[in-house]
Amino acid sequence: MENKQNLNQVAGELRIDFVTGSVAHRLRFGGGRGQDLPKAMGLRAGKTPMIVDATAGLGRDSFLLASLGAQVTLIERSEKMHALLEQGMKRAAREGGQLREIIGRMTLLKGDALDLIPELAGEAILIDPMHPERKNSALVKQELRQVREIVGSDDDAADLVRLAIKHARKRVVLKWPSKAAPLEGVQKCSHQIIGKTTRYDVFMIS
Ligand SMILES: C[S@@+](CC[C@H](N)C(=O)[O-])C[C@H]1O[C@@H](n2cnc3c(N)ncnc32)[C@H](O)[C@@H]1O
Repeated sequence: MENKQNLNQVAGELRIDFVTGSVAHRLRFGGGRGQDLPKAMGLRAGKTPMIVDATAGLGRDSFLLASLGAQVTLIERSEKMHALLEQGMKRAAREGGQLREIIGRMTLLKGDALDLIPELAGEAILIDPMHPERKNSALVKQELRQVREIVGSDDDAADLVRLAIKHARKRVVLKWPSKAAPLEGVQKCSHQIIGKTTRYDVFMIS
């Protein structure tokens, strides 16, 4: 939950940066559509679905998908995260060139995906709620810890997956830790793409 004290302590440090660092590195040297996330979302040669990222957070997943040509609508309900993301996107767009083009494919909405998903009729919906807590010292994990300080835990994640399955046109993808049990209260997925630390539970809409 948004906690004023934590916001002041943490928000000053957390900065969303698409221009330098790991996101920019992945843009230059990443594995294209063969990576687990684009594969899970249904990007392949000649096919680029319209994507709704229901849990925008740091915008990394959306940025990757937009860098591969997808139009992405991002939804973020935390005021603070939304503001940080908006600033990060503006800074990246100001760089011009490829960064401006990628950001141009990203549309950021403020609100709860539980309210917005029914209106959006997304072709492929990505859901990456805050994961169960783990101890890990890597930089990315540190940023996610900062996000947790701001947003708390996403206890309504199962509601969001169920709602997305009702409204998606083609597929819903839940990003979840590889070894974690399936999200309780959600139907069995159609298939999984399992990486070292992260897996994608894919729910195909028939
Ligand atoms: C783990 S982070 C997502 C990280 C993101 N995939 C990335 O690549 O940076 C989860 C984010 O989703 C947001 N969120 C969770 N449930 C939401 C909902 N129902 N509507 C909008 N935002 C939501 C949280 O506020 C948090 O910022």
